[in-house]
Amino acid sequence: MSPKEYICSCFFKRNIFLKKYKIHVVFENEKQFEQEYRQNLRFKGCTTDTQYATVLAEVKEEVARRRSFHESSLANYKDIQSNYERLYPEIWKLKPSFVDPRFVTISSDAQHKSLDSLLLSLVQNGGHITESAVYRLPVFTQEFCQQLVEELKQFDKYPGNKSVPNTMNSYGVSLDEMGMSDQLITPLITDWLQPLAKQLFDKWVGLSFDSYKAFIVRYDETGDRELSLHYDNAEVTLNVSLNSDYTGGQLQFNGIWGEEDNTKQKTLIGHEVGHGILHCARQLHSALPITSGQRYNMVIWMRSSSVRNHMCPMCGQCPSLVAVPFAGEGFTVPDTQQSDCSCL
Ligand SMILES: O=C(O)CCC(=O)C(=O)O
Ligand SMILES: [Fe+2]
Repeated sequence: MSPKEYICSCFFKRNIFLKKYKIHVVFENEKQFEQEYRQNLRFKGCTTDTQYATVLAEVKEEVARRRSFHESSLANYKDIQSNYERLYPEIWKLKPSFVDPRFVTISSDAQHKSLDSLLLSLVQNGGHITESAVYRLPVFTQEFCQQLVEELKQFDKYPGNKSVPNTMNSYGVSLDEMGMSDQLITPLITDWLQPLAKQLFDKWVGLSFDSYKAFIVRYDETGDRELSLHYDNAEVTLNVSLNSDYTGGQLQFNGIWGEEDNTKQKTLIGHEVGHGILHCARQLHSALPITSGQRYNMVIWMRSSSVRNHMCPMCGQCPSLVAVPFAGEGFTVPDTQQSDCSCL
């Protein structure tokens, strides 16, 4: 963890997702918002003044949530560390027995073999490769996944304040805030994921993954049912399926954000318990609706400051840095140039 954490100031106004109308919007002020979106929203079914007022209130509420997010997330983290009683304390610290032995083999092959040999090893060890550079591979054992889901269900009953997992999912939990990340996710990345990602997504790993955001998404018929097309605020994403008692919910991948024809190719990939889908975070993706049951997935957005310091993926510009006390976005400032933007 870096001593100081930073976000890009675009977090306070851009990429505000309107679930009902399935669009991302920018909010600077009411006038700009009306000029930019009122007409478009009408086309999407937001026709009456009351409906528009509801949208405006929702957007303002989201902006207010984001303004206080980092402070409240830190307060939640502290409260949870002091007061939440863990169901399975032993699963909060990574042990080799939690990971599927095939994952260890694949990751070790990533460090010692050519890309071709790695891809062969991936397939021979239960992995799946798609034509659009999206990979699925065994990561955790079924037993670990089951215990984790039970822990999550216990945590769900904890009455303290909790943040939503990200700006699009309303159900689930931030593992960073829950306190699970440092001893469970950090070693998973350092020991196994980073070497693998380095071979498969070299340009996105840059120097190294030096931070991440880890969370759980939960879908069922009464909460979030699906996830609209988006890309992640990360360089490389791992999305691990934790249970199987549901139907639907496959992920659909399109092209890379910012590249031409990014809606052309579409790849559908299903979940398998314990298996993780590894993809370039800028690859556009969506989750199909759940049709029964409840789906839990662990998502890790791995970040590399050497890549993102040059461009914030969320606004496409040189990040305009704001220091935050918790839950930064992985940007860094070199010690010698505290006030410089690295892309100047
Ligand atoms: O629903 C899923 O499993 C995908 C979640 C996802 O894409 C995200 O949280 O960034
Ligand atoms: Fe995503």
